[in-house]
Amino acid sequence: MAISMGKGSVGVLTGVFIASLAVVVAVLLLRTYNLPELKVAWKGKGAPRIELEEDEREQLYEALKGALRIPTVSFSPSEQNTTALEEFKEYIKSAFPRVFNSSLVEYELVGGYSHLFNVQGSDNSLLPYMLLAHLDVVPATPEGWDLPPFSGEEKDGYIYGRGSLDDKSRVIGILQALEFLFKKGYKPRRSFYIGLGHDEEISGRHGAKEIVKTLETRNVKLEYLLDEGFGVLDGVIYGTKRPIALIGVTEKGAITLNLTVNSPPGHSSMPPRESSIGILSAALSRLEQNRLPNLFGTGPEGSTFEQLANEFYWPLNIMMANLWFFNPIISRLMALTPSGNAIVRTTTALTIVNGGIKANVIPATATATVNFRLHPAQTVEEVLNMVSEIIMDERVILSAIKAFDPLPISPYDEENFGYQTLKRTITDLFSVPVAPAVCTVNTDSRHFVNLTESVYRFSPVVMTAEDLGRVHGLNERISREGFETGIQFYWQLIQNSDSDTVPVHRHSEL
Ligand SMILES: CCCCCCCC/C=C\CCCCCCCC(=O)N[C@@H](CC(N)=O)C(=O)O
Ligand SMILES: [Zn+2]
Ligand SMILES: [Zn+2]
Repeated sequence: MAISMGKGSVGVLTGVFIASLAVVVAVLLLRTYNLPELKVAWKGKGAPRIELEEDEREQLYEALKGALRIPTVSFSPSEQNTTALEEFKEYIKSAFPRVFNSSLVEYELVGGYSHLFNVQGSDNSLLPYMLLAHLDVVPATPEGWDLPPFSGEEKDGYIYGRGSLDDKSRVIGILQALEFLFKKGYKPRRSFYIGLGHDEEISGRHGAKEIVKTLETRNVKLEYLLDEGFGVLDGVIYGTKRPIALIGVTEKGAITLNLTVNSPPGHSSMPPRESSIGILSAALSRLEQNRLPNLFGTGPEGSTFEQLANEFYWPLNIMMANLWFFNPIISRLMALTPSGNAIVRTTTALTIVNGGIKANVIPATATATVNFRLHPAQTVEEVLNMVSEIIMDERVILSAIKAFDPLPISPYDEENFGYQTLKRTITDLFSVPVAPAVCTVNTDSRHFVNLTESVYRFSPVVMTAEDLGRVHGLNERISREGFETGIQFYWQLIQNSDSDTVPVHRHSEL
């Protein structure tokens, strides 16, 4: 049946179309101009800045350098440098005498090499909080480094060494801030714990997990917990006007999946039509080619970009403020880079492959390991089902050797003491916008979810994209200034946490 329309109907339809377009544009603009103001001023004074003497300044750099010289390497889940872990124990005792000798501090060793400090506050009605860091590092050989990775040497204002970013600078930074606070006569009002794990790089099973068990037997509940995270990102998020602090309010889940294919072994002169290596390779290729779905906006990552909308250049600012409309474009754009892709979906990384022993032998077995990092909107069960459907080959035996769901989303509303205290301390020190974010890597903090719903991940340092590449990479280093600012952060955070009220901010020009 043909549909005919008179001139009048076309005019009406055009009018309706133009009016709808005008409404959409008006809504987009209105939402853009109503964006939350990120320049915040806080009611009441925050903790004053630390004033350091020149010798104290030198002392803090030396404390870090000494720690970097101890190779506390976690090589594999079953191999750690225990001699170095022993040495580290003695090292921190001698570097921070006030912390270890204070009558306000109860210290204990957990799991052999992890450290737990309970700093007694004067007001027992306030729930304690906890600062977490780890002293183990990933391996490093001197090849490709400008300065040897375990020398703690300095060049052009940067202290080099494995652990200078991840995570010895925070271990030393937290202890140094407390050492200085005790030196100035500080007595906390709110009690707090410091936990220093010794096996974070290999899952935290004997370190962080044992610390949790110890605290659970004492029925400890925490007001909030702070662990490592991405920090203040400078030029890392495409299209932003200035550095931005991201507080990790959740972290992705993970699955480590082993794939095994068995087939009859034999002489390579008479190969079967399909070998174990061929079947496995095809399965791996299907996994890499068929990425898991783009879920941008179904987890807290939507809040990150909506809260930061004002910080993007035009036209990204309008797009970020109106994800309800622009989600399809933004999600596709984000998936173009590895770091953006890690935010929008469960990622699939082929990490280990093994098969074959000799050039003229058809192997009986081929194996591979695939590491998935789960988007907050997915579960282990869902991902494993999707993976089976993608592989679609019963000859490939799947076995998950490690699997956990994405971590719960910690509160980041205006009433939350931990989030707002962190936000206040960050804005006072770095004067940058702060937003909640998904942490795409895993940390020891994931073991603490039964002790508090308020688990945050943030490292107090400005990081460029190049700096991020140094974490677990070559020439890991921290600037003198960056390290001192980090200590300043813990100095202020510890004092700000003494408050019994949630920091209140008003939206205004600073
Ligand atoms: C005085 C303080 C100075 C502060 C300097 C801190 C600089 C830190 C900057 C960035 C750190 C980036 C955080 C990286 C976390 C990496 C966590 C990680 O690799 N986790 C592993 C192991 C695991 N726990 O599962 C992973 O595979 O995800
Ligand atoms: Zn780390
Ligand atoms: Zn690490």
